[in-house]
Amino acid sequence: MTAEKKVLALQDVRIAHGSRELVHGVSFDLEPGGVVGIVGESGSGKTLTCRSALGILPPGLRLSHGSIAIDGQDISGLTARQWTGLRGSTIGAVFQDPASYLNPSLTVGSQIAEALRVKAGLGRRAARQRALELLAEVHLRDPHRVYDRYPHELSGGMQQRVLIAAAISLRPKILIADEATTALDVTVQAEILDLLTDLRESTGLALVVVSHDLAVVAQLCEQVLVMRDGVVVEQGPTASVLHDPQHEYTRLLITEHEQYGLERYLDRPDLKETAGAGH
Ligand SMILES: Nc1ncnc2c1ncn2[C@@H]1O[C@H](COP(=O)(O)OP(=O)(O)OP(=O)(O)O)[C@@H](O)[C@H]1O
Repeated sequence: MTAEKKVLALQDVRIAHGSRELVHGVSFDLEPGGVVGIVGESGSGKTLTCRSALGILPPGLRLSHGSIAIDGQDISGLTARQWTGLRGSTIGAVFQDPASYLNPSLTVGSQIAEALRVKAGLGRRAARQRALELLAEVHLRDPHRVYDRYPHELSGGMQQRVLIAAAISLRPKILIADEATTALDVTVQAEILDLLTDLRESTGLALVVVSHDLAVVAQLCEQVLVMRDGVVVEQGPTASVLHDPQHEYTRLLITEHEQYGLERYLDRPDLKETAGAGH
């Protein structure tokens, strides 16, 4: 695969707070329509890694080493204005706790439409029409009704669908889902994961799926990185990592999650075949 074909490439990314390094070297590539998962316990560096790729590291933190390229463009030296152009149009993200990303005093449809007017320069009618299409695209039934709802009138799962609609509104090539289903109950979580898979298949969206839950990552991802204390302890095709974990911490994660149904994914025939082919 040539460099031009990669929509996201992280090469030995290190993130530091002053002289203290918090993330100790993360590398992965993502092709159009690809899915990579980052799994690990709280504080392992998953979110900082994502934030570095979104150009939103917290104040005082910096990319201290390595490189990040988004759609072939090295991010070092990007101005704030260039970042604003890139976010949304090329790379988007959704996070845990969707309600906190919505304005409580505006209807959800008007919030998507307003973003389209500002960022895509659409007129009022076109923005409304496009927002309705996006609500339908994230499988919200009766988009006209949902459009006029305020955030508190929607369930957590619906709010997250609205945020996914907003995140894909400018047709980005990459979507980062950072614990995007964590606060949702299991059924809704599965529906949102299905939606992400649908979007990936229908639009070629590439996904970075971040979760502390190995089952979430196993369901969606072709490649997985297992992180602990800012270190990638294991990385490879999901099938190999699940079936033949090399690191003790990965084995611990698998054992912990067996009770939550990870065996469903371990039993997936396609994963077995891929794992077998690798040996
Ligand atoms: N703004 C900050 N200033 C200093 N240290 C930080 C900051 N943000 C995160 N860290 C530290 O960096 C490390 C990695 O944090 P990060 O948020 O990336 O972990 P995570 O794996 O995403 O965990 P969680 O799932 O809890 O968000 C942690 O040790 C954390 O305390």
